[in-house]
Amino acid sequence: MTGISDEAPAVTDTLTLLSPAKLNLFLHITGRRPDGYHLLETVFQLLDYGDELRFQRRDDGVISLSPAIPGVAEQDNLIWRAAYRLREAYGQPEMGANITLLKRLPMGGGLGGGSSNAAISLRALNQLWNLQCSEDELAALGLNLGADVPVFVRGRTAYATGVGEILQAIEMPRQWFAVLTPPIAVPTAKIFSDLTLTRDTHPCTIRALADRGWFAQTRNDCEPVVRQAYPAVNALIERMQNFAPTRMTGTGSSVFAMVSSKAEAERIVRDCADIAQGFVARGINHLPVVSS
Ligand SMILES: C[C@@](CO)(OP(=O)(O)O)[C@H](O)COP(=O)(O)OP(=O)(O)OC[C@H]1O[C@@H](n2ccc(N)nc2=O)[C@H](O)[C@@H]1O
Ligand SMILES: Nc1ncnc2c1ncn2[C@@H]1O[C@H](COP(=O)(O)OP(=O)(O)O)[C@@H](O)[C@H]1O
Repeated sequence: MTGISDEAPAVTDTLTLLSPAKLNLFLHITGRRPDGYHLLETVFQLLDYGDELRFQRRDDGVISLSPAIPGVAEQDNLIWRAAYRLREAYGQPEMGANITLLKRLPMGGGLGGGSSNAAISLRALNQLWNLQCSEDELAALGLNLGADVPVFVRGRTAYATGVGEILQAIEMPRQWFAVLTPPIAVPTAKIFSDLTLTRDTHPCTIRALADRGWFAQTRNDCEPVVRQAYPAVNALIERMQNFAPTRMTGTGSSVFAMVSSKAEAERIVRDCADIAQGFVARGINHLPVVSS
């Protein structure tokens, strides 16, 4: 599975792309908007692991998606919604596609799989339908689908503020990660409405992240709330901390440990297999460009 910049023919009607996971390397809640949404400060770290999406152009206006995701109606699937929004805003009724999804990422685990699927669909169909939308146009369309969509549209590991939509690309060291998900889902809304959630963390600024000690100077403000409410997450963090610096991503339930080799990451995944499912991934700073 690769980007297509090197190997695609000049005119293509099929694309197979990685739809990567993200980690929130830290998550500071710095305030609230008047509408109640929380203001964040985070680094979205893109990973070299994720779902796979295959797009085949068709010219009869049909957009088909398979296989269906159990529990997600087609019209709620972010891939389908992204495709329709894009065609509605910039396309023609005869534009269509067969889209195939190989789902590897757990859903609702804070790994951004749905948002990533939406963004990769916008990027791919923009090309297959030859719409020539700018990255800004796709990111704006994506933001309407979810706060985490724009970072995947831009395809760069990024420092983010606002609700995650104000992005500044950042180059992080290409760290290895063990990423583990316990068999529970954490509803984002429940965590953001918790009365004990810290909502006034001082932003650390992008410059502080160049410091080698950035991990110790940052945190995930949602982590104490989730650990308190979900013993499975708490137990997983306690186990992983024995091996390496460990933190929850997003509002959970997934947890990552940061290590310097693939072998160390594999060992952590193995040693936690009785309480969580996991994978090994390496950080990437940018996705391959989608261009023909
Ligand atoms: C906090 C992050 C970090 O990546 O969590 P994960 O979803 O990845 O775990 C995301 O920005 C999540 O963004 P998004 O995916 O759009 O959130 P949703 O599930 O739509 O949010 C559900 C509810 O949580 C609250 N919410 C969400 C995001 C935010 N910045 N402030 C909020 O107060 C709102 O009440 C919202 O209606
Ligand atoms: N293509 C998709 N992949 C994953 N989830 C999707 C998709 N379309 C809609 N969803 C919905 O979005 C929710 C959030 O999924 P996801 O982005 O994977 O998790 P998170 O926001 O916790 O990182 C899922 O629980 C599911 O109901």
